[in-house]
Amino acid sequence: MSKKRNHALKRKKSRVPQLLRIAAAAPPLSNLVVLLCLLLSGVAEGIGIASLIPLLAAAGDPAGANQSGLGKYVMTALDKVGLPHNLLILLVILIVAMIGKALLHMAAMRQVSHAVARVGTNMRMGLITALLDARWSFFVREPLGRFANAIGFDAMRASEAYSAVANFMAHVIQAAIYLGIAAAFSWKLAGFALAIGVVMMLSLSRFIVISRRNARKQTKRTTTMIGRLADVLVGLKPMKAMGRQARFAALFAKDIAAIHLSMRRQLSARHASKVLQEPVILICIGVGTYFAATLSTIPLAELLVMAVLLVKTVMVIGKVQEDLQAVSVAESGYWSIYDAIEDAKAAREETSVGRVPTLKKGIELRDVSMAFGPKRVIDHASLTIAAGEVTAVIGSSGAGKTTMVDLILGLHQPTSGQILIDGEPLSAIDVQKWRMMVGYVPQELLLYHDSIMANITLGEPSFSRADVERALRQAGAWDFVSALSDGVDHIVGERGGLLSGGQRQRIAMARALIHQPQLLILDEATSALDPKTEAEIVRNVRELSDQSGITVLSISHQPAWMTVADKILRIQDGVVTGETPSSLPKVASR
Ligand SMILES: Nc1ncnc2c1ncn2[C@@H]1O[C@H](COP(=O)(O)OP(=O)(O)OP(=O)(O)O)[C@@H](O)[C@H]1O
Repeated sequence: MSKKRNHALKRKKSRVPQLLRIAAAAPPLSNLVVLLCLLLSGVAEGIGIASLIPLLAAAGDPAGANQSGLGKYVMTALDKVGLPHNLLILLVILIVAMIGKALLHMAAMRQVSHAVARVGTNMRMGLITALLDARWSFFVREPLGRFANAIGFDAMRASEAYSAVANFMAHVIQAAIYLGIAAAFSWKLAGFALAIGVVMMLSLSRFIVISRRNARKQTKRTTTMIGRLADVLVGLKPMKAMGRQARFAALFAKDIAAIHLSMRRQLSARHASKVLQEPVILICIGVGTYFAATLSTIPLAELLVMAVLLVKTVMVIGKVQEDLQAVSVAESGYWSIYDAIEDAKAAREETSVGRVPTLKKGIELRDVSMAFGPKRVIDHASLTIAAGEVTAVIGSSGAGKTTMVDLILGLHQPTSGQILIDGEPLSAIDVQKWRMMVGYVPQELLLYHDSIMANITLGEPSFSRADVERALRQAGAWDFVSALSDGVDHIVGERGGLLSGGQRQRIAMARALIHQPQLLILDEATSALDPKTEAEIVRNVRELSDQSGITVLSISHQPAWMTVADKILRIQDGVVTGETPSSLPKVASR
């Protein structure tokens, strides 16, 4: 069963605590303060309304002021604190309670605003941290658009979902307090208000289901579309060059039409629920008032108070229903980013444990096999890469060269066998520290839309401009960079698009050299260079190895590398064999 289906099923089984789980996205203390403020503001409002009832009753029927249940409570309370029974005192209590309620409500909503912003921020940070700590194999499987969408759109909707849940909590508390006041006035009134609320919520619950279903569809479709868009834009050049971009326009049109439909249905359900709420409430109140007025002998002033209480109570229950509707729209965004974080956390790799590595003797693969599913890529390979030497790796396309490098870096785990660094199993050393000793130029290199300087230092402030110049010289890039009007501050464009392929390779090489690594791994790192520039870089790297003892592992078919290598590893059908450079034709001299 797929992971996403699993998440959905688990959630389906536990629908009730879902609101609580969304509420738990904010820190517990913040939720506690919000609840406390809301409770106090509810109590203040209760006191205000309680004082309003005898006030209204006294205005309409001075004799009946003390007759209703609640009126009696108020009068008893006034007696207890030694206050006289008069209209002015009741008015003062009403004003103080209402101002207190407003202030407490504002304090609660201020906390809610902070918490709403914090939910989005925490989820964004949580996702970024989980992603950066995840195993490499996780990224190979997952469409990256999922995370781009989660960090932008879904995080925003997660905040909205929390906000809707906070409003839901506020209105539930308010509704409970109104019902309590109504019950103190007359239990029949409270029962009637509750009945109207239940009728309304049941009759409109279908719209919540429609909203939730369409919001989920919209989230899913948006994620697919953003993933597709990222892929298309990255590889747009060949598509445009071949005039084949129109097919993608049709695919996007389909995604956009599906999103449009989901949005339309969500909005219609939301509006229908809102619009139908009013007639349902008014019809119920009308019917109730008709029977109360015709069948009972309740005095008009009391009837007026009951009507005010009833309308207020039912209106708040209506707001609870609206909040549930809002949660149903926003929660798919919340769950989408929540699942992305959980999936990335499940793929977490423990890197900073184990012994501190050294690279004085070399790297050894001892009877290592590696398979992707049923496909075996490395087959019982045993080999050594001596420290301080230049080792070239050759083999046909798809033979497993990059996989072997990934194993050495701990990016993949071998199916069987051991990888040893200076005799220590890779599984027992601190992989993070091991990787920090490595300079790596991948086959599919990527420059960021930033300056040459930033692309080389990757934002690490401890590197000086002199360090950058040294790395650029070693990578054979200093001549062209120093000739640029803005030198190392030159912006390289999207994915380095303002530079040539060979220039990009040299910037990537400088990035790998700036931290003076002990192991330099080059995966077809000079494939885009002309023979002269390539020969210059190969010579630089060889000199670097001779002078500083750096170990070099270069995957390359270029003769320039093979002729400077101390050792050549050939991979064929998963089998690795070692060769000496002298067994290969010499093209360039060392
Ligand atoms: N993450 C993966 N999941 C499944 N199969 C994979 C994965 N990575 C690589 N492979 C497969 O493993 C085989 C070896 O791939 P690898 O990238 O190591 O080859 P290579 O020798 O570096 O090829 P090239 O010279 O073309 O870059 C290929 O058949 C490839 O399809």
